[in-house]
Amino acid sequence: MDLFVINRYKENNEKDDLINQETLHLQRLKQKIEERKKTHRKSQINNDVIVIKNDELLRDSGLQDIPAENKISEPELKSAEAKSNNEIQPKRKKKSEQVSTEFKVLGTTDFEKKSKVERVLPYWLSHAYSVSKNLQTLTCKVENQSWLHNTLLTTLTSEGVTHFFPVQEQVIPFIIQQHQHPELLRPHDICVSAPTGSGKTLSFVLPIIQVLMNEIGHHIRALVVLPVQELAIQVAQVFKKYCTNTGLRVQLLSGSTPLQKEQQQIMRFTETLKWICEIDIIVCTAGRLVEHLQNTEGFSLKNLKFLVIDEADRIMDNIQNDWLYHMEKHIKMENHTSNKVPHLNWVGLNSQRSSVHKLLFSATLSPDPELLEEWGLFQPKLFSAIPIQDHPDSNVSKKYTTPDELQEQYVVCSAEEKPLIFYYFFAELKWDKTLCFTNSSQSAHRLTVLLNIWSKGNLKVAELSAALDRTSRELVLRKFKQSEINVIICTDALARGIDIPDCNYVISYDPPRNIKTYVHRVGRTGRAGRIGNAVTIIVHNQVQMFKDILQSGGKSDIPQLEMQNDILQDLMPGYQNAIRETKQSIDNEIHDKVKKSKELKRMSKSKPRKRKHNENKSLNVPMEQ
Ligand SMILES: Nc1ncnc2c1ncn2[C@@H]1O[C@H](COP(=O)(O)OP(=O)(O)OP(=O)(O)O)[C@@H](O)[C@H]1O
Repeated sequence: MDLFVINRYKENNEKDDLINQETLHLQRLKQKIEERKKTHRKSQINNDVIVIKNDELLRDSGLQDIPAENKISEPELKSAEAKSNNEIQPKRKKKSEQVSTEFKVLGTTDFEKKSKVERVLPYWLSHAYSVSKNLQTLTCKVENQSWLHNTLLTTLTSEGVTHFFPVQEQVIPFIIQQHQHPELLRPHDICVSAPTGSGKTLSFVLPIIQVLMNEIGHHIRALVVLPVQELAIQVAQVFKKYCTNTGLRVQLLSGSTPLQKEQQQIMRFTETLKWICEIDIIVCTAGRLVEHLQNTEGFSLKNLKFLVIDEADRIMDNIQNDWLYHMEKHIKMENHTSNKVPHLNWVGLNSQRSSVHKLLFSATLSPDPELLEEWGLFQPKLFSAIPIQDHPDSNVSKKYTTPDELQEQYVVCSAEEKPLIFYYFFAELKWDKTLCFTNSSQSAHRLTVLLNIWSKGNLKVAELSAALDRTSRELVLRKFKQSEINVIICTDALARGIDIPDCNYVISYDPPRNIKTYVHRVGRTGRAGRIGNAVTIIVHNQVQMFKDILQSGGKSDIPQLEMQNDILQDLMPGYQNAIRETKQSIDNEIHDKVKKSKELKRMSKSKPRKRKHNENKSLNVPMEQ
């Protein structure tokens, strides 16, 4: 009985305890809900709802451990939750709004592993027409090309061109063929990436002449844009040579002549036709082109058929790189004003479209889709000497190639040994016809003076830099071609495109700053299938930098030229004398310059400037007609 009583008492007692416990938990639960509501109100910035799950609450409150029959009933909990939710409800957002705020539940593990994105080139870049680099076994005889116009064949033969180089063999017929299609079929634009000295110039000169010589008109029909004056002069000369007996007229617009004179050379005013252009092919620098677009009355590119951009990668880096924008704007504006009411017929559509055939050339043209995008090419085709398919994983945009005939080396020394090694090439190894690159005009000048003094006039050394005017630069190049000068010391102004036949050696006295400069520098020798040698002189702490530069272009290591110390020691006394004299000579030059400028200043102060009789009138003189 005792036991029964005790049991009953215990049971009641336990039940009471449980009920108390339940109430306590319910209170805690409500308190928790209240607390959460408060914190929620505080963090109303995002108006997000804190949804508290029953199970979570139960777990939190410890009610899960209570036997099932003693748990708080589900409806009771629901009503408590509903009560709390009712107050929160107005702030609840629609599902779509919740998504837009991108509510992120912290602590969840729904992170997905991002799949690796493969570099995929557009089809035309990954499937280039392969161009051979082999200039030793030429198979494409010029006289066997039935498509070639007789006039061009005659000029080629007189120039001693018997075989086409690989790039010419592929590109020339392709361009000509594109212009044999019916008018409405727009030709494929092309990009050509072939080594230095592989004959890219004739690859666009010949097809342009052949296509244009069949048409007659007073319009600019081909525009060739180059980055620097020297290159423009060189390309204009090639055009002029091959335009012999074709009736086509070529004009160079490069800033080498005053703008007004150039305007008179290209435009003519007639009563009936107003402004007409006397020229078919314009070869120009980007900067001068913009000047003509903005200042030359009647200068029109409406009938442009070919747009050639040589050294295309360089021209986009150019300071005048918005020339393309100006040119396209000009063409668009002209089309717009001349066709105010476009007709919806064959002729109307044909006159509306801009079908300028774009041809891009360079030895370092990166197959980089983003860069090439800027040219707005139409269904382009790539001709490349770089085997792109062989390197699907590699960063092909950084790969450049040099001619097979070019032997590249580098020599490592201390800064003091640099001039000794440099002199050693001429004095001991008897190198002739050498181009030497430095990184500044001052350094080019100092080296020229040093070498002339040191060799006591036996070596004919000349400098070629931006410090010289155009006539002096042309004279130096002419003398070098005629072997009256053995060594030209220059800056990178001459690194690109300049074709100096018979240049046997290239020395980089200062290492190049990047891979493109390297490729173009060394490419001044080993041209057109001839053997060439290039040496880069680097001091000890530049070795890694130089290797990195080579690697960035996908070039394998080049051999190192070992120098014997005793040979350099023998040259030391001569060098020490020469450097003293050089210093003296440069000091004298500076002294003379300062004296001259002082005299000029004094003269300008003492003499009041005479005003020309017709000076005022000469301002804003209309162009001679
Ligand atoms: N088919 C050919 N046969 C013989 N010589 C040629 C032929 N084609 C071009 N040449 C000569 O090869 C030299 C190099 O040609 P070109 O200047 O066109 O090279 P390039 O590829 O434009 O070089 P770069 O990239 O340095 O500008 C020139 O002297 C040119 O006269």
